[in-house]
This record gives sequence, C-alpha cells and structure tokens, in this order.
Amino acid sequence: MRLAFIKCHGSGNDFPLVDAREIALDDAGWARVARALANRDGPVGGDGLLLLTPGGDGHAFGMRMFNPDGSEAETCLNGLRCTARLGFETTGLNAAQVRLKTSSAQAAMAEPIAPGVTSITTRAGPVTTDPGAVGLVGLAEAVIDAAIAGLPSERAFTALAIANPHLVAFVETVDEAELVALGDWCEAKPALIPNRINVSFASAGSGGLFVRTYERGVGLTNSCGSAMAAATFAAGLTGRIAFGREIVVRNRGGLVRARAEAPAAGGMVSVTGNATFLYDGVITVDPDSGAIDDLAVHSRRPDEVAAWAAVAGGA
Ligand SMILES: N[C@@H](CCC[C@H](N)C(=O)O)C(=O)O
Repeated sequence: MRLAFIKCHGSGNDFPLVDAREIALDDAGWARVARALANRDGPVGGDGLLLLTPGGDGHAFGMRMFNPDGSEAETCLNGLRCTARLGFETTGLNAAQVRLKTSSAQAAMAEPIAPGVTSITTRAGPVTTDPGAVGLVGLAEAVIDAAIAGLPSERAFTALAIANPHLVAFVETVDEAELVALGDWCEAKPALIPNRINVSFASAGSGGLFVRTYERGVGLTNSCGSAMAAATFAAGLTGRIAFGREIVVRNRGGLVRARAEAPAAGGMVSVTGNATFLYDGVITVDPDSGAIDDLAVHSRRPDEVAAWAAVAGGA
C-alpha cells in the first residue's frame, strides 16, 4: 500500500502520523507498519506510530499509538497534541474530545507557547495510583515515594497510570546509565511488571521539573508527554509542587507547561505544548512483511522547524 503520513513531533518526541480513518488494516498489520516506519535505521524513524482514527460516542476523532516494537500503548500525550492538530485541520474544529485506546482526553488549540509554534492543550486522566492499573503484580497498596520490593533500585518511586503506566523517582541529578539499566530491566517483562512500564527520573526546581524518561517499547526518548504529566501529578502527591499550579516541565527536546489537579479535584492533568509538523511524506509499505520502499518527501515546513528550534535551544 502507498501510505501518506506527516512526520511530526511534540517536545522532540517524534512520530510518523497517519490519517487512518479510512484505512482497513488489522492490529498486527499496524504493528508491522509501526516497526518499519519508526525504525531509526530506516528512512523515516520515530518514537512510535500515531494513527488518527474515527471518533464516535461523543468523540470527534480518535488516536492510536504503536511503539517502535509494535506494542500498542494506552495513550501518548506528546502524540495526542500532534494527532489532535491533524484532527482539527481535517474537521475544522478547534477543540474536541478524543477517543484513546482505553480512555478519552480533551484537546484544544492553545495560544502559541512561542512565536510560530502551533500549540495545543490536552487534559487527560484521572490519574490513578491503583497498583492493578499500574500493572504492579502482588502489591496491594499504592506506591507513593517509596521503595518497591523486587525492583533493582533502592530509590523511592511513585507508581501511577494516566492511562499508561509510569514509575517516577525524584532525583537530585539524572543518571542516564542508571535510568537505562532500570528501564532495560522493566523491558524484560519481569514477574513484578509483566506488562512493562515507562520509567522516569525527575528533578524538581523552583521553576518546575526536568524529566528524563525511558519509554516502554522505545528506550530513552527526548521527552514523553504522559511521563511529564505523571511526574507533575507525582510532584503534587509528594508535596514537591502544589496541585493546581501550572509549572514548566523541561525535557531533552524542549518544554511543556503542565498543571495537575489534586485527586479530590478530579485528578486530571493538563499539558500545553507544541504540535510541530516537519514534513509530509508518502511511502510504500507491505503490511504483511513490513517492507518499506520509495519514500517521497514533500511539503517540508522549515518555518515550524525554526520556530521550535528557538524554544528547544533555550530550554
Ligand atoms: N511518548 C508518549 C508515550 C508513548 C507510549 C509509551 N511508550 C508506553 O508504552 O506507554 C507520550 O508522549 O506520552
């Protein structure tokens, strides 16, 4: 099949994005397409594959997200901004309820976070610390700023889901080698976390947070939107940053603004950030084998790239 896509990024978390509303392909086929298109050694590359999907049941449209290993995630909040932008461009809306794999989220066009940067606010949740929802096996109690027996780390973690699962540890300094070792351990589907989990180290400062994430199904990425949302909520739960306060969350790819509501106020998290389109492409994909060929790139968007570079350079 000839597949049209947009190469996009949210905070440096980059993806091929496909308008899949009229494409009939089963889940195994999309998983093969994700592995092929997101392959960093291939002609496109990315931190996963985003699909704009049909809405229904009060949703204007939907989003599905496949990691580069072909697994499907419950959500992807950097990707949601990009998918919502395409949804808005194709429907003429500027705000919508978006159907996700296991939940739904709000998305709305926002004031640009910097000149020339198309920006979107998403509101997702409620966040839960239920160990079952997080996928921690054998734990009855929520893990909030506590060591986890059986995890090869003595750090204090907060375990939460939004709807995808996250472990967040607050650290003085982010040690990437330590993060990668722990992320790799989680990727091996240990009995404690058989569904695997996204792992983040976050440092809190006066202006907000810096978050570095080892993503499930990916590895280290420039940023992870759901991890930034989870870290903001965890900072509220642990008293590091007041619930209800909008903060800046920095990452390797740039920054977003985030605000977590207290559990009693609903437990939702709002994130405002960029939805940058880099170029449009068309590629031939064999969904049975995952073979790809004949990439044609058109409609490069140098103005958007430059506008984001000014933000990321100063982050
Ligand atoms: N990068 C995403 C999260 C993508 C899914 C994640 N790897 C998972 O498997 O849960 C984001 O911006 O939220």
